[in-house]
Amino acid sequence: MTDPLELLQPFIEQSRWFGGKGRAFTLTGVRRLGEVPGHVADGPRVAIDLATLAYEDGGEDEYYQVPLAFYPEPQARLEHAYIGEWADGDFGTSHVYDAVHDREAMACWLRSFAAPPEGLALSFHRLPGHELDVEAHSTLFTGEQSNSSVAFGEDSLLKVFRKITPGVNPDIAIHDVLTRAGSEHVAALYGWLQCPALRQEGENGDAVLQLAMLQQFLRTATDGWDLALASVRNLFAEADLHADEVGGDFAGEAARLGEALAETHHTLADHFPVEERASDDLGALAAAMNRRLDAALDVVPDLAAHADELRHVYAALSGLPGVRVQRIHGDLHLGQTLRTVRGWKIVDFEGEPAKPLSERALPDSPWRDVAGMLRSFDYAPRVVERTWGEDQEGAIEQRAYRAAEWSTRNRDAFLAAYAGRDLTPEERTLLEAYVADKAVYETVYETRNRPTWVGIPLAAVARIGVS
Ligand SMILES: Nc1ncnc2c1ncn2[C@@H]1O[C@H](COP(=O)(O)OP(=O)(O)O)[C@@H](O)[C@H]1O
Ligand SMILES: O=P(O)(O)O[C@H]1O[C@H](CO)[C@@H](O[C@H]2O[C@H](CO)[C@@H](O)[C@H](O)[C@H]2O)[C@H](O)[C@H]1O
Repeated sequence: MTDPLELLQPFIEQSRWFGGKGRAFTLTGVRRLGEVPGHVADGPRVAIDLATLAYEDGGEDEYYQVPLAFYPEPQARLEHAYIGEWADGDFGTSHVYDAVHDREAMACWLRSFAAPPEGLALSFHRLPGHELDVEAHSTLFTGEQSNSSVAFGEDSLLKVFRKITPGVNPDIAIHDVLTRAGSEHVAALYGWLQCPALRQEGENGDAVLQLAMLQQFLRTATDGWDLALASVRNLFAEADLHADEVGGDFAGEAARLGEALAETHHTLADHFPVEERASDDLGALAAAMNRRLDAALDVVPDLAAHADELRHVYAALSGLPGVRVQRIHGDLHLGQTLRTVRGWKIVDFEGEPAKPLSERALPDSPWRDVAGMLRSFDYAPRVVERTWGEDQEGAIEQRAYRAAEWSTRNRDAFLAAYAGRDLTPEERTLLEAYVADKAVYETVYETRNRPTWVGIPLAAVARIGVS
């Protein structure tokens, strides 16, 4: 029998959703947030614990959610999700499993959403308009995710947030507003789970922990990133044809994606505050971009060769008359888009994972999202290019040429459809700065997460100011 702290430390460390990889930490506490009701005979007791992580590098403590399934006997079918055996104050000595892998445990969650119990610490909230299929079996999504997503048949999808920050979760807040507004470009929100945040005496701050979001399962969805890669491969396979001549041309989809983003921005502007920022604020924006570059230079020394050019692009912001800011997506790229038979949907409104929650909800320029998409249209062909395999020198040059052609064609189609007109010189200056800022962010992201890909954003940084 082991202490939960000792059991959960390696479990968290090894989980793919753990965002602090590479940083040494100690688990300093595990707090029971509540029991998920709906226990049935022979089924597990299901509870949600919150683990507190203290980092040795002195960074702020972080909280991670661990939904657990407690069984009196070992469960062979759940061996892959076994955490350990512990003496639990509420459930007695139990064999404990990661609940998101367990159909029996997730059925308790679903039943709780279908008929939200009252008076418990865990409160299940629902939006009207959709009756849940409580018979649907759960399946855990695999893949590189920072949260855990569980599909209930083809009816609903539960996103269990892993890293928990006290306060309103932007993904829930934005889905709530866009769903109630009837937006066609998000999966409808069905509900969410929250509980009160325990506050120390004298401590201020938001008094809620938002733990999970239940939404429409997009049955017919294909990932926008996968579609883009397929289109590039199509082009590369047809060495003699141009991007507009091959069957898998993506420009029509890129344009529809531009329209979907424009409509989403309009709906967000209608329902969240919009502010006009004066010229002075653009100086502050340039300063923030310069600070991000300073920090990036410590992580990616190769950026130094391009620092002057980048600072020049940011300095141009100070000459602009002002900027309109509003609620935006904040971390938009092709991997956050899904093509369904009913058009494009945008997912994951959590914002940039590296930013504190309080910053992510601040109004920002919609051009930041546009810049994110433009960067993604650059990434897709470069990723295919680097994985296409060994070949003759001439063919490699040909592919580099085609990669640039694909990228330009789709960026232009997306931008034209987004704006519906030519951009003003001021808008171009703003967009160029956001694109540069995003590419700098990506050099850090790739260095930390996929070092062999860092050449993609570095090459983009090197092109800045050249064209
Ligand atoms: N409503 C949905 N229906 C079907 N699949 C979805 C839905 N929302 C997201 N997905 C899929 O789940 C993946 C992860 O979702 P996302 O919200 O980006 O999670 P994370 O924050 O963990 O990265 C997406 O790339 C997408 O393929
Ligand atoms: O999806 P997340 O919110 O976790 O975003 C992070 O990871 C993304 C990679 O999955 C990263 O996106 C970068 O790589 C994409 C290709 O994999 C590319 O399409 C994007 O343009 C590029 O920025 C994102 O930056 C990061 O925040």
